[in-house]
Formats: sequence, C-alpha cells, structure tokens
Amino acid sequence: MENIIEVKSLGKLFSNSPALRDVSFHVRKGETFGFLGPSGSGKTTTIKILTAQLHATSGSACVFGVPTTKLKEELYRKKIGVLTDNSSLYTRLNIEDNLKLYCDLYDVPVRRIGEVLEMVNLASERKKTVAKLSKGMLQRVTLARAFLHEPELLFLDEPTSALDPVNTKHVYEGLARLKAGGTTIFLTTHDMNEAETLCDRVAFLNNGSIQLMDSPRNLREKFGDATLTVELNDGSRVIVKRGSEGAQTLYDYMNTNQVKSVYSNNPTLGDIFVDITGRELA
Ligand SMILES: Nc1ncnc2c1ncn2[C@@H]1O[C@H](COP(=O)(O)OP(=O)(O)OP(=O)(O)O)[C@@H](O)[C@H]1O
Repeated sequence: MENIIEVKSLGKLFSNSPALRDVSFHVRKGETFGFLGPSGSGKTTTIKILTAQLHATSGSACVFGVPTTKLKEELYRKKIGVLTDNSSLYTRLNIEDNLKLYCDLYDVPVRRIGEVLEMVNLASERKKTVAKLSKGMLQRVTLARAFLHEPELLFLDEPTSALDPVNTKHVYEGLARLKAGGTTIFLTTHDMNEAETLCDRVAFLNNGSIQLMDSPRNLREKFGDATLTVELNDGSRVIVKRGSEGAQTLYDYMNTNQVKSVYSNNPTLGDIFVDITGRELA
C-alpha cells in the first residue's frame, strides 16, 4: 500500500533541548493514524514539521513522496488540509463568508459550504459572526475549513479538544465519512477514546520519542491479561480465564441463570500508555 507520509529518524531541538528524538513512522493511503501523547510530548512539533511550518534538526519527513521542505504551495493548497489551534478566521465576518473566501482560494464551489457545515453541526449557525462564537464553535468552523477542499491528506491537531460530547460525536461521524471517501488522516490527541474510535493505528509519543506503534486492537490484545469478568445477579464478580477451564465455569454460571453481564479485561489504550511510559495521557 502506498505511503502518504514517511518519517525517518526525525529530530527537533529547540535551543538545544530535544522536542523530538529519532522519530520514525509511515502513514498509508486512506489510513487514520493517531499520535497519542501527553502535553509537551512533541505532537504539535511533528505536525508543524510535516506541514512545513517548522524545519527538523535531523532526519527526514516526506509527504506525497516529497521532502516537506520542498513541498510546493500549490500541492499543499490542493491536497492537504490542516487544523491547528491557530484559527486565522476573519472575526468580523460570519461563518459562511469566512468559508466563501476559502472557496475562492481553493477553487471550491460555494455549495460545498453547506456540506461541511453539516458535518460539524453548524448548518443553522452559518450567519453568525465569528467574533461571537464559542471556543467549541470556532474549533468546528476551523475544522470545516480544513476539509472544505476535500483534501487527500488531513492533519488534525487535537480536533475535539474544545467540543462537548454531542459535537464530538458529530465530528467523529464527519471524519468517518471523509475516511470512507479515501481521505488519509493524521491526528494528534491525548484522548484515548478518540484514538480508539478513529484510528487504524496509533503511535505512543512520550518525551519526543515513539514508545509503541500498532493498531488499537493489536495493542489491547498484546497487553490484555486474557481474562473475563463475570458479573453475577447477586452483585459479585468473578474473574475467569479464557480457555476450557474458564469456559466450564462460565457455562456453569450461565446454566444456573446467575450471569448478569460478561466483559473482557483487555486494557484501554490509556491503561497501556500508563503501563509503558509511567505517565498519564492528559
Ligand atoms: N517554538 C518553540 N520554542 C521552544 N520550545 C518549543 C517550541 N515549540 C514547542 N516547544 C517545546 O517542545 C516540546 C514539545 O512541544 P509540542 O507543542 O510539540 O507538544 P504537544 O505534544 O503538542 O503538547 P500539547 O498537547 O500541550 O499541545 C515541549 O517541551 C515544548 O515546550
């Protein structure tokens, strides 16, 4: 499968202090790849290097097969969408007029505005002046702008950090639609549920280096303890091992109608992160 992003031994120093150390990964076409890490771990620095806003100190970063330092403005404009905390919207204009400016810039038909506003749950607010928007609304407008031109590659730096659960869900649905349409997504987050929901693969970043990289499912299986918790009708809980012995125990409980629920004890991504790094994600 084609790699859209290729990063090899990337390093970044800020005044001799390392923000990234020997970071290597690739992102395949159509994949949603998550960079998970606590505050200060180097997520934004990575996005800035990949979007040519920063130079790396060492190593290489290619996007669409081209070193990021050599990416032409035109290619960026057409194929890449970026959401960062720097919204740069015109605060005196309303949402729709802001997006119209981008339609002109990106040669996008104005009818696309309705589609993207629908995806971020702002269709009925299109006439609102940007200066009067809440933080969460601003984040949604910036997100809508990032995928207005249907980019092939979308960089999202903590896309739901200011959103409530309802709008977060709406954005997840919108991103799922983009993914279904073939968009490759590079996403940073410290929200492990977000990573589990959206990402095909994740990399755990800590102190500027990648500690672990795989699909959420593989990670949960690899770090799972292969047991199930059986909750009984009397409120007690029993841990049973997977395999024939556990199956017999489970069968006995079920056969006597004692089982209220059964669930896997596989860890969450957050549990694994804490296990590997000794640090919380938030
Ligand atoms: N322009 C800069 N000058 C100096 N140091 C910087 C600069 N930008 C980032 N850093 C440092 O680099 C490290 C990584 O920062 P970065 O913003 O990439 O982290 P992050 O994982 O995105 O954090 P957050 O989740 O808080 O956004 C931090 O120690 C930060 O202080």
